[in-house]
Amino acid sequence: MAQTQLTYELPASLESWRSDYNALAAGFARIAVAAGVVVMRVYASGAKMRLKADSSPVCEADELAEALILEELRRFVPGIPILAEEAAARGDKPTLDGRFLLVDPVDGTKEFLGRNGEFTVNIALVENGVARVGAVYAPALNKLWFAGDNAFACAIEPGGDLDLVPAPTELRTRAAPAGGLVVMASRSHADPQTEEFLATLQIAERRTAGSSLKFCALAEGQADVYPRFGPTMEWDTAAGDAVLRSAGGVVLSVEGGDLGYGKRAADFRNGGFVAWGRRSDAERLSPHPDRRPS
Ligand SMILES: Nc1ncnc2c1ncn2[C@@H]1O[C@H](COP(=O)(O)O)[C@@H](OP(=O)(O)O)[C@H]1O
Ligand SMILES: [Mg+2]
Repeated sequence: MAQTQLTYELPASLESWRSDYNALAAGFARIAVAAGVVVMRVYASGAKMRLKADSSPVCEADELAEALILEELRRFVPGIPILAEEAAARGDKPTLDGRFLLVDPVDGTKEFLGRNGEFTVNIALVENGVARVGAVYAPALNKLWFAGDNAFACAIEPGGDLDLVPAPTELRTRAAPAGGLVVMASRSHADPQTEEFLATLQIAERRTAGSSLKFCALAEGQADVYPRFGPTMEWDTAAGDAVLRSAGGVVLSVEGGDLGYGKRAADFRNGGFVAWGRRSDAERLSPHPDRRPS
């Protein structure tokens, strides 16, 4: 349950960026930061794990944090259908229309259980298949990213008040440096297709990170490309996708089009994708000319 009444206004320091999407992003950010308290309480007490039907790990933190997030989202944006990871695991997948919410209460459960801090709370709004608004919060790292029309990041502790953050930084991706790309890759899930893809690029450095933090590194202009050919679910990527796109990046399916959200026939599984800091770099550097963005 929420400890304090949350407000959903833009922080005063972002007043000049007032837009409906930025205000939604600030609301999602506040909910994610509140959920961070629950997640960190379980983290501190030593999480108990069990395996879900698909053999992926889940612990008490996922379920408690999701309950808080769903309650707050229903208050904040009533009537918008919500597809959330743990509810979906129980078979609760509501009818979705053009506008819906995606929630992953703890993305990077392996990192959570491995106690390396690289896990995130993720909340996103999808409109017509596009991740339009998102908040990603890493409670063990005290770091928040949120985006609507613009993308922002700030340091904030679990349960912290967004209004007390002096001024969140506005994010902008960088153009790929001439000396080679910085690549983000999953810490826990490697696959041969990713290696094949990377072999076609001039790489200066390769970094690994758990969860949606990889999208955030691109959004901050600290890295250039994040290829992912192994499986992910829509709730793993939507918030990070929104942050990256609002900062100037793109997430492209392996065919070169949008990743697309609301893929019920695929049980909300994503196909392979490549996230880039800049569309112009995707166009210039994508190894398959027939799969370059149209
Ligand atoms: N075999 C598989 N099937 C479906 N999703 C998988 C998977 N292996 C990894 N993932 C997804 O990858 C996410 C972790 O990403 P990363 O490797 O970048 O940290 C997991 O999120 P959860 O930790 O929320 O379950 C999970 O959804
Ligand atoms: Mg996840």
